[in-house]
Amino acid sequence: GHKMYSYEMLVEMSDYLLTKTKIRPIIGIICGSGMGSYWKDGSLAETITDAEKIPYEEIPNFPVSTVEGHHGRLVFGRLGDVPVVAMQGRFHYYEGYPLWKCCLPIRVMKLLGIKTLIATNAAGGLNPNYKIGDLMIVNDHINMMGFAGNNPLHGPNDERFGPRFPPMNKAYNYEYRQIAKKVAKELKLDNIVKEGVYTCLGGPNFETVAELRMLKMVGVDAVGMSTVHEVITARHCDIKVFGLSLITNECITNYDADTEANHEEVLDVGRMRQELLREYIARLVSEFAKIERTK
Ligand SMILES: Nc1nc2ncn(CCNC(CO)CO)c2c(=O)[nH]1
Repeated sequence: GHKMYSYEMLVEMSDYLLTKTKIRPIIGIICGSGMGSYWKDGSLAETITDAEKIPYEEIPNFPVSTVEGHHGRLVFGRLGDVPVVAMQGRFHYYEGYPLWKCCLPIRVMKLLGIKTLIATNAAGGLNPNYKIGDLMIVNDHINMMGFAGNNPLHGPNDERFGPRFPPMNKAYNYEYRQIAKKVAKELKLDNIVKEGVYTCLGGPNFETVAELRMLKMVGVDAVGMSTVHEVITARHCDIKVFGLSLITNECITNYDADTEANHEEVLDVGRMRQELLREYIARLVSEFAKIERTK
């Protein structure tokens, strides 16, 4: 595939977008399954007002989504009075994109001026206390793909984005997580809102029982195929991060389970929770923008 894009190529994309919309977003939202990446009507991305939708294929050199149901477009507009940009459809490593290409939209959103990234995803619940339909506030991640050296920052570093060796011990903003728990209580969601550790596997296959047992032993609460590399890229260029997983199935950790993980149930749970997610995320956008304005 194409060698890594230069800073100038990313500026070309953000400049193109700045001519196509008058919105100057301060918060970027990555919509996972259930957030409008699949079901469009009624999803969060569809509740953005003054919406200007720009399909990925219209943006010079931007990647295009290939996952069944992921409609690829950037949605610029407002949530409440907050200018935002939402990614309807994200890029996954299993589609064949290198991680730097999956994360390219994060750098473009940085160049558009976002200060905060809300990354949502669907994930398998590994923590036995999690139920299908729960939301997990991500308080940390384990970069399983990075353990093998597969990292979006692999290769030459461009200091214009960030440092060669970025720290990751404060990747998931503490203040945002406190706000998210407060809002969960206010919305009477605290019985389904959890907090835990997320990990990303390359996919596209779901995990084996032995793999899930290993991940459970090392402290993983939810398993997915995204988000970790996007968060690393966001932290590298000093974007504040909030991560949220929708638990769409219970990880199968024994051999006599009569079910198998499947994509359909992921989409179905996403559909079931999109109204709640829409309300919750809209509140978080408003609260996060409020505290950032005080800085
Ligand atoms: N056990 C398990 N359950 C899950 N539910 C959603 N995802 C996130 C991956 N989603 C894929 C396939 O649905 C589409 O991006 C996962 C996962 O990776 N593992």
